[in-house]
This record gives sequence, structure tokens and C-alpha cells, in this order.
Amino acid sequence: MTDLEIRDVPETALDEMIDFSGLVFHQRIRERDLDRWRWMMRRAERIGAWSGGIRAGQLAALPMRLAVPGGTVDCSAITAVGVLPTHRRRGVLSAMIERMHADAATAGRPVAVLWASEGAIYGRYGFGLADRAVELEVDTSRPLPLRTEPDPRPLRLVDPADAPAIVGPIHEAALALRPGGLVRDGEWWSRNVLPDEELSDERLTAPRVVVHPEGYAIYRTGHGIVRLEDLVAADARVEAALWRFLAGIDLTSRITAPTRPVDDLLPHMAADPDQVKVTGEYGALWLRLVDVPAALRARSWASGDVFVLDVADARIPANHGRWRLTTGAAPGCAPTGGEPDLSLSVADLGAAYLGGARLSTLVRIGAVTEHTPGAAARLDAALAVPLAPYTNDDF
Ligand SMILES: CC(=O)SCCNC(=O)CCNC(=O)[C@H](O)C(C)(C)COP(=O)(O)OP(=O)(O)OC[C@H]1O[C@@H](n2cnc3c(N)ncnc32)[C@H](O)[C@@H]1OP(=O)(O)O
Repeated sequence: MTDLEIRDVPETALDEMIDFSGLVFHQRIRERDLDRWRWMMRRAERIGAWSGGIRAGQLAALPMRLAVPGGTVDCSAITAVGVLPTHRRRGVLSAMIERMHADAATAGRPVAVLWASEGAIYGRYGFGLADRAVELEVDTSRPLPLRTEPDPRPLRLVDPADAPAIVGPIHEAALALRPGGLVRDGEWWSRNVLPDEELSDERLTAPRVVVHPEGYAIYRTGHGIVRLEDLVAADARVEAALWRFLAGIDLTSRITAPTRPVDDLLPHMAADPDQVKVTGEYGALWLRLVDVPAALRARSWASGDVFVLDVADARIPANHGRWRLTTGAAPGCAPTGGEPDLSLSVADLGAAYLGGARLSTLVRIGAVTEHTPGAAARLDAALAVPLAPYTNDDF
């Protein structure tokens, strides 16, 4: 589109962005939802696309921190992306993504992440699917015997207003063990994780928070179900204690858990596997390495090794080329002229970055080329994480 102009959206135009989101996502934004929308748009970097005086598109980037193996990395969490139905397929999104990449690089954020409305959109922009999630349904119309002895320490219900201070440190400790989550500040907890209203289901109560010294669960109840929103536990016995509590809540006969890690323990813990059903599995976080060497230096590695990676990146020229990656205790990543062990796209490297996708599988399907036999398996070993990456942050 020749007359396309990409500009920042000022804070005075938050409501225009919200209306625009309602239009492109086919949602009626209600008065009571506005507060949360405004909060999220206010804290975002807001990119708008104009064509002939018309706002043709928008994209919001929230500066956040993402848990990666061994630490956290600054990231742009992308949301509220849309293009007017009258202006689609003319490159508006492409222009906004280009601007987002430049903003993230300038701000020193090596990674961008998002939840995609459709899996077909973001691969072309260098995003790879970095983690998946499962949906669980638990039949609690009868007791739920577990193979794991629940930790006996007492549970207590806490006021959601007090919850961030109590469960925040538990969540943060869990991020060190499992990559893929976002670091949550007080506002993220109160407005995004624990809002009083549930926007998608009016029949559900306000959030309930049950706390153990080394774990917590956040859930809502209504029409005979317990809907689990977040559950974090330091070990399997704490996890068993929380599930046993949830399964025993009076006047309910089912737990639905829409977003759990792919390696969730409950299907293994249940003495009767028929009581716990995995009712869905889906792509969760898409991840884009905006700065390949900075991102690769920011994570820890499960084994020490050296690789030459030939990375293809058609959108960010600084990433494109050969990198000498040193994994292990003193990670390094620097340009090299050496012969590559592996050739891969930046999207596939992004998919493997948190330990989610396996490069050996991507070699088998022909997406990644292995020049040195065994290199993909060695890099998989270095990328490996003890717990599967998992994202349970709504943005
Ligand atoms: C993080 C988030 O917010 S996810 C939410 C994304 N937004 C939505 O789903 C809302 C409804 N959809 C829209 O607003 C728009 O269709 C968008 C934002 C998905 C795409 O915007 P457009 O301006 O049409 O994209 P643009 O013209 O830049 O497309 C670039 C390329 O992506 C392709 N593409 C864009 N959207 C899609 C799609 N939904 N499915 C498949 N391909 C797509 C185009 O065909 C084009 O391909 P080409 O380069 O080979 O020609």
C-alpha cells in the first residue's frame, strides 16, 4: 500500500484502539471490560497504521520479561493486532511487524512473543511455536484417588486482594524451574490474573485463591464446575494436595482446566486414568528471536558443546547468517565464517529456544538441514529442559 504511514498511537487514543479491537475480533466490548482494556493498552507500546487519514491497523507491544531456562529475558508481548476488513492483505500487518521489530531491537528486547488468533499468520514473520498447552477435564462426581501422597501441610483460602504478595514469590520460584511464563508484577496479578469479573463466562464467581506453603491454585466456581485458572506447586506432593482440595469442593462435580502444561502430572497421578481426560491440545506461545545472539546468550544450557548455525531470517538482516554457538556454563554466540552444522530458519530456532520443539524432529520433516550428522540431537540435548515450557498469561 503506497500511502501507508506507521505512527505511534498516543495515550489519548486508547479508546479508539479498544473499539478497533472490538471490530476486528468481532467482540462487543462492555463498559465493565473497559478498565482492563485501558490498563493493558496504556502499558503497551502502541503502533498504528494509517492510510489516507483512516486508521487501517494497530498492534500493541507490552514490555515484559519471559522466563527462559536459567533466568529471564526482556520481551515484547504482542497483542491487539488487527487490520480493518477493508484494508486486509495489502501489507498493513507486515509494515506494523517491521516497526515492532525495530522498536524491540532499539529497546534491547531480544525476544517477541504472542498468542496467535490463527496459526497460519506469524510463521512468515519469523515466529515459531515455542510451547503448547493441554486442556484437562476431571470427573469429581466421585472421590479422586491419587497415586501420589498429598503433602499434609494445611491449605488456606486468601483474599484475592492479598494474593499477589503471597503467591507472587511462589510463581516466581516456579518460573526458574519451567520456562515460558511471564514475570508478573502487582498490576499484572490484580488486573490480569485475578480480575473480579470473568469476561468470558458471567456464571462464574470471582477468583478464589487457595494457598499452600509451596504452591497455590486460582479457580472460579459456578454451575457445578470448578474452573482452574492457575496452579503452581513446588513438587508432586504439593500438587496432589491442591488437586485433592479442588476435587473435593462441595456442590461441584467437574474440574475444567483450560490451560495446563503438556507434561501435567495429574493424568499420571490419578489412580483411575478415566477420571482425568485430556480434552484438547493446542499451540500456545509463539516466539520470535529479535536478536539471535543476545537471546541465545540469555538462556542456560543442559550440556556444553559448540555449533555453527546457519540462520535464515528474511525480516531481520542482523540475524541472518552463520553463528558460532557455545553452550554450557559460559554461553557465547558470535558471527563466524565456519562451515555450518545446521541450517535453519529463525522461526524454527525460536520454536526450539525454550526446549519445546525438537530440532531432530524438524530435521526429519525436512525443515532443518543437518550438515554434521548428529548435530541436531546434540543441540536438542543442550536445549533440553526438565519441565516442558508452559505459558499461562493472557495478553
Ligand atoms: C497477537 C494477536 O493479536 S493475534 C490477532 C491477529 N488479528 C486477527 O486475527 C484479527 C482479524 N484479522 C486481521 O485483522 C488481519 O487479517 C491480520 C492482522 C491477521 C492480517 O493483516 P493483513 O494486513 O491482511 O496482513 P498482510 O497484508 O500484511 O499479510 C501479509 C501476509 O500474511 C498473509 N496472511 C495474513 N493474514 C493471514 C491469515 N489470517 N491466514 C493466512 N495468511 C495470512 C497474507 O496473505 C500475506 O501473505 P503474502 O505476503 O504471501 O501475500
